[in-house]
Amino acid sequence: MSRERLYIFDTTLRDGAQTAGIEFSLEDKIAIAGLLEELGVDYIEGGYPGANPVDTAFFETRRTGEAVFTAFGMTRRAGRSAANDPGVMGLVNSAADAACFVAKASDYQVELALGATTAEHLEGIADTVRSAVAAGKETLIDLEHFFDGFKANPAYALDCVRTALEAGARWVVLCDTNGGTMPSEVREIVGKVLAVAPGDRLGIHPHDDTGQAVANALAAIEAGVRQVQGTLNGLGERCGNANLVTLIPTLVLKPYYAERFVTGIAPEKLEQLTSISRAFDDRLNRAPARQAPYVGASAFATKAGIHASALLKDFSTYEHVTPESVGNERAIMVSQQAGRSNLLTALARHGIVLEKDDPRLENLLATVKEREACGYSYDGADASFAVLAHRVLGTLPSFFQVEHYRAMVERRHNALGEEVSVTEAVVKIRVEGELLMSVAEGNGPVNALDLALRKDLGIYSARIEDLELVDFKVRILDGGTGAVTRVLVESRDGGGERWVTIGVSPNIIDASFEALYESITYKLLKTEACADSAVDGHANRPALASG
Ligand SMILES: CC(=O)SCCNC(=O)CCNC(=O)[C@H](O)C(C)(C)COP(=O)(O)OP(=O)(O)OC[C@H]1O[C@@H](n2cnc3c(N)ncnc32)[C@H](O)[C@@H]1OP(=O)(O)O
Ligand SMILES: CC(=O)C(=O)O
Repeated sequence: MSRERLYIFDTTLRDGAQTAGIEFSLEDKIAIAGLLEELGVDYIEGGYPGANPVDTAFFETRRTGEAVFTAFGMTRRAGRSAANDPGVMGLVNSAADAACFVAKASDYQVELALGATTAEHLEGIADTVRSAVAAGKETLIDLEHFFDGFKANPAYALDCVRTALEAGARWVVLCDTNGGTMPSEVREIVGKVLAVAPGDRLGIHPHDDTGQAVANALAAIEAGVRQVQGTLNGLGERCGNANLVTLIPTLVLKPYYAERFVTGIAPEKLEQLTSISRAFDDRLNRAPARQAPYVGASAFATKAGIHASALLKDFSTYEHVTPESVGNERAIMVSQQAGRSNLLTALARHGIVLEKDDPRLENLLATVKEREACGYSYDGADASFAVLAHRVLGTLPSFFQVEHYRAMVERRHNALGEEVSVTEAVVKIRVEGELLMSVAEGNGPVNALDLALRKDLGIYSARIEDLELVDFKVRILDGGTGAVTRVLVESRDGGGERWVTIGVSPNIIDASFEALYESITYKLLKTEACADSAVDGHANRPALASG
């Protein structure tokens, strides 16, 4: 079967910029365009030249990548010619390869929002498209409110499509602007549009207000459109746009689509999808969504013992595609839902190989389940699981013992009468029989304890020099100030490895100290020459064995 070309149009830098709480700087735009070029989308809509200084500056630079660099704007304003409309001319004279103009396909919206007649608006569409085409721009028309407009007045909505195409638009994009259209309606309405326009000149721009933007994009493709618009990680106005990070692998990997269509994105490119999606979140300074389809940390993770047992026999028992195909990783986790299969996999990840009938496995499983019942959660704290496993298996070296620690917070007036907060911590540890005491000030008790604990580890100090804390999360379990506190600490080292440790206690400082202690212990385990294979080696319980 010969495959039809599907074009991927990215609007992260335009509709994505309309997301509440998101403001792109010029540097952000340049970096995000780089990610999109790496992925291989066909069109990059960079923003609206003339609407704000960042977008104007962005369009002063011509992008050299393969994607069609597209400027967004609106059709000429009522009462002016396109040539006399600075907005239209801003796009026409920009460094963009293509110009995408928004127009309204709903007669009600034209009359109400634009204060124009439907005939004037059709003339505006035609005039604008002709000006851009004459200037050599590939021209697109985004028909706002297309589906709602079509339901109310199909003849006018179709007139807009016809007018844009006859004026020379390369693409007419059907927008589900309010995001309320159902996939069955999209399929039916696109079918009717095909009577006046060929599918290879039609696009779809769905919004996610009913959680169906991707489903609507697929419905439109199945019905006949050949351009699909969306954004990285589903950014966009209100609930967002169609998530290209979900849509692209579906189009490339799922046989129904892969047999019928070809996109500009080769299957090998998808192996970068997870890292591109996460690099984008990094730039937005937000945590990646764990449950994101294909690329989330949980997308190929399983906690359930029954699933883990089957997965280890054949991964396809619980995976719809392989994690490698989208650059993600499989994770078989340890928790209250786990069985021995989960444990064996998690242990192997830390270089510990046991037989399934090893009696120590039952003991470790029971310990994990008991501790999870008290508030620990090992599926998000794999480094603490490694420390616990070594402890229960009797293979944890006795690096250092904590004899005592104290944290003090004082709020007082200084000599100038100003209110100041002073935080200090003292940690006393024993390393190879030698007592070491460290004192540190911090911007809070946990910071002070962290600094004091790491200040002097005697013979181990050099091994933790590159250890850095990057995140600290506190969760109160069961509510109230007397409740149990769970602390998660994320650390990283010079090699770029990141790990999470956990502490649980009714006292937030104790919980934090436990998580800090485990982070250092994990780092020492990592750097312990024979720790990874020493399941049967020397073993002492650490002094701060908790729980
Ligand atoms: C569905 C979508 O996502 S469309 C994209 C929406 N994105 C944005 O609006 C972000 C960028 N926008 C902006 O920065 C500003 O709105 C600007 C610079 C474009 C315009 O700002 P202003 O001139 O102050 O106008 P304002 O934003 O208040 O109103 C929009 C104007 O455009 C007119 N307009 C809206 N759509 C169209 C259209 N398709 N064709 C012609 N005129 C239009 C409106 O009638 C209104 O005109 P009025 O000022 O005479 O009432
Ligand atoms: C054009 C656009 O972003 C919309 O109609 O949603």
